[in-house]
Amino acid sequence: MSNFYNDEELAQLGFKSVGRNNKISKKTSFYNTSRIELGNDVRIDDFCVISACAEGFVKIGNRVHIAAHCFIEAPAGVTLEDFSGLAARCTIYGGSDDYGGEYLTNPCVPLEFRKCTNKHVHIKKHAVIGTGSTILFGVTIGAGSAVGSMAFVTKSIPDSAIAIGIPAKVVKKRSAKLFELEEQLLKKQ
Ligand SMILES: CC(=O)SCCNC(=O)CCNC(=O)[C@H](O)C(C)(C)COP(=O)(O)OP(=O)(O)OC[C@H]1O[C@@H](n2cnc3c(N)ncnc32)[C@H](O)[C@@H]1OP(=O)(O)O
Repeated sequence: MSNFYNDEELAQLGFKSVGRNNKISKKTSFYNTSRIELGNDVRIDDFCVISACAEGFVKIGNRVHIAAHCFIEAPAGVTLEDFSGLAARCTIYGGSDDYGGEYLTNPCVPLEFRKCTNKHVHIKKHAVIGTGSTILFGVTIGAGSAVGSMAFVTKSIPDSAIAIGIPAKVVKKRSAKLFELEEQLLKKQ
């Protein structure tokens, strides 16, 4: 028996929209599928949690790979554009409590005692996030950029850059050849 849903099973999960030729692990947990969109040729591996919590949404484009053990929390939306990818154990926190001590934290206390900030996270085309990285609310990872493994990304990263570290900083440019390769691939389809 396959670990991936077939088209019929995927259709029954109630996604807002779902494309074709996807490989979605049955061991991934989705919350609020009516606000989750999946493109074509998407692969999502085992033990991911993808949550369109609060009023949020998750929009996953074409040829996006989300490796094992990733967590996406999207109270204000998370967009993963075409050809983007999360390596294993990446986390996207589209929202967070205030950790300063002026408020209570965590979902087990009423909202009036918390100060939550929720902002859209945007992973643009061809951006790739290295294993074990965390991306915070409000961050955009520019088109064609890479984030090195184990980074903590608190601010947006421009297009075609490589960023590493805690907090993540741009260290060099990333080649834009991958945009040419995309054109070649799309011509072949
Ligand atoms: C679908 C899949 O691919 S699954 C596999 C997932 N793959 C990953 O997560 C790998 C992500 N890649 C990385 O993190 C890489 O190290 C990159 C892209 C950030 C940099 O790669 P390169 O350009 O080859 O850099 P290089 O290895 O020469 O390192 C340059 C310097 O940055 C340091 N460095 C490299 N990566 C990191 C990192 N993630 N965090 C902190 N420092 C780093 C190196 O130690 C080196 O430091 P030095 O100059 O003081 O010696």
